[in-house]
Amino acid sequence: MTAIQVAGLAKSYGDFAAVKGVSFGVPQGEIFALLGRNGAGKTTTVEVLAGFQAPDEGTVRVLGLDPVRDRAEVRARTGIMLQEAGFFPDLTVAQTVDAWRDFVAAPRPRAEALELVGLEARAATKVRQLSGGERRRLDLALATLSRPDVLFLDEPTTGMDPEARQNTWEVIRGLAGQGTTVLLTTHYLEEAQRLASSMAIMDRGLIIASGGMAETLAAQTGRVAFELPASVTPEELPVPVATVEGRTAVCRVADPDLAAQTLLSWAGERGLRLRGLEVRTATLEDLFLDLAAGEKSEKKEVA
Ligand SMILES: Nc1ncnc2c1ncn2[C@@H]1O[C@H](COP(=O)(O)OP(=O)(O)OP(=O)(O)O)[C@@H](O)[C@H]1O
Repeated sequence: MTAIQVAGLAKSYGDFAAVKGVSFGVPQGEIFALLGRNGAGKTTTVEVLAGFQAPDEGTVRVLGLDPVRDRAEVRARTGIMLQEAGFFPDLTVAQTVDAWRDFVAAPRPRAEALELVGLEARAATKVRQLSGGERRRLDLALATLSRPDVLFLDEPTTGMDPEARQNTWEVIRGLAGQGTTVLLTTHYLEEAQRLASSMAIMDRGLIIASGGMAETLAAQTGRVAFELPASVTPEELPVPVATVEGRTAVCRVADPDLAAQTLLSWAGERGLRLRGLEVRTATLEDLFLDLAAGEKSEKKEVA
């Protein structure tokens, strides 16, 4: 079943078109990452999906329901974590969870909610004394209090230390494993790459790249980097060099392992060493940088 369906969504604020015709779908139990630079339209899309804003154009369905028309049912079956949480700073963590539990039918027990996000030891701490990352974790506990079928997470790990981030990824994976559909926005590309099975990249209100994570990355070129030996010019190498920064040569190739083997045999035959050799398959960051570079060269062509 498709848990989230967006077709031709457009949304403006006055004259400003924040989302200009966006379409995507997320099957039940999958994690989908909505990516893009600041102001791309990600939060606006999430807010329309959550029923906080009505679309100007297009249709949006969550669990087959219309988030505006069927607001109550969509609210009951979804959890949402926005960028800014509206906490009461003088309540403790436990009091905050208890207050929230009053609004939710069949909520998780408080202890379970806090354990899920690793905040048991902070139960008696006032919200104002929590770190930024701890607040995000409390927010995640509240968003998942109703054991929602669909979870919207707008930059869920901002401010978290690496360990808290890893733990949060585990929580999100665990929820998806139990059938929760997750739509996540993030500026951490590694987070998206590790968590999401599919993604869309937005730019100025439009989707400029989308697809399955594994397939998209497999179609991208990998990277082989090394220190160019002093006696060698890039033209002499057996693999085309994309860039040379200082003495570091970078090759962008479909098969980075094969390119590295070719380079090593070539160097071995000449008694050369390729210092600092790094070989890696494509990352989402490469895709982002390629899209940004493509945009720059398009601008140059237009200019
Ligand atoms: N209430 C509003 N009134 C006017 N403009 C708005 C409003 N909310 C958002 N915008 C504008 O719409 C555009 C898209 O904003 P949105 O918050 O959806 O982007 P985003 O991709 O979530 O960005 P970020 O990564 O910074 O969170 C931005 O240019 C923003 O300034």
